[in-house]
Amino acid sequence: MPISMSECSFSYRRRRPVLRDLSYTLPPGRTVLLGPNGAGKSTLLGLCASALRPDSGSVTYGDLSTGRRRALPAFRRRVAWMPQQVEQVQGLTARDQVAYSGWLKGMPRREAWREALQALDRVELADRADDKVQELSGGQQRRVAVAQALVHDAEVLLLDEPTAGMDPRQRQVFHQILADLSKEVHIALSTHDTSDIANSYDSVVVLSDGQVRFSGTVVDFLSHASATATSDEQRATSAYQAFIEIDGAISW
Ligand SMILES: Nc1ncnc2c1ncn2[C@@H]1O[C@H](COP(=O)(O)OP(=O)(O)OP(=O)(O)O)[C@@H](O)[C@H]1O
Repeated sequence: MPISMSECSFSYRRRRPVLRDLSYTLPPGRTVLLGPNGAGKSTLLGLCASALRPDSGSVTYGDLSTGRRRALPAFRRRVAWMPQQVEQVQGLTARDQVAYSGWLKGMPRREAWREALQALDRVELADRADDKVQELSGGQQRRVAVAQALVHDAEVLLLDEPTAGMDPRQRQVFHQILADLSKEVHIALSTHDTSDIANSYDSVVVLSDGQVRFSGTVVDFLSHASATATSDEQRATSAYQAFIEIDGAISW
């Protein structure tokens, strides 16, 4: 995935910097971003999505830089972002909602309406297109949000804790959808859930205190697990612990 951060620093309202001089390129395929609360995962995704502007340094996708105002519309068409909190307009159907997102991204109204159904189909919600978003389950609403991000045919999809609050069945459905989507788009997502790592991603990034502590393939990541960890979930938790030291406890 050619989204690169070069010597990026960022702080919220002149507070202590969350990221300091971070140079990092997101890997291609499906990447999971792990880290304790406050590690900077949402901030990193927000910068990669051009929703936040670095105080110094640059974020680029190919030859498009988020620092150049004129490049932003093209950047945002290629790089889609689903924030942690998705604001949905009360009373709209799922299709209205997705079409509205397409229109906000500059799609002509008719095209947005047509593509909205396609995007809902990609997240397996075409049959709920005419239902009000508020009538869908939490997990289904998150899938509508993914369809909103996808409607303009992005090349990269950045998802901030998309599986938060989903039950195991919903998570399984969601991971299958991501597996299908990843044939066409690069995906980076943040989560606190390590249970599906072995089978659901290609690469792992561990962030702590604004620093990348690990970046590599899932196989490489799991090789850092202790020998006593046997199940995939235990191995992922153990490997994660190897990179995060918080008085011996995992903060998530
Ligand atoms: N809007 C904001 N204003 C001020 N500080 C913020 C804001 N958003 C995040 N922060 C601070 O920036 C730091 C990194 O937060 P961020 O949300 O990027 O972490 P995270 O790894 O995504 O955490 P979580 O897993 O809890 O979602 C934290 O110290 C947080 O308090």
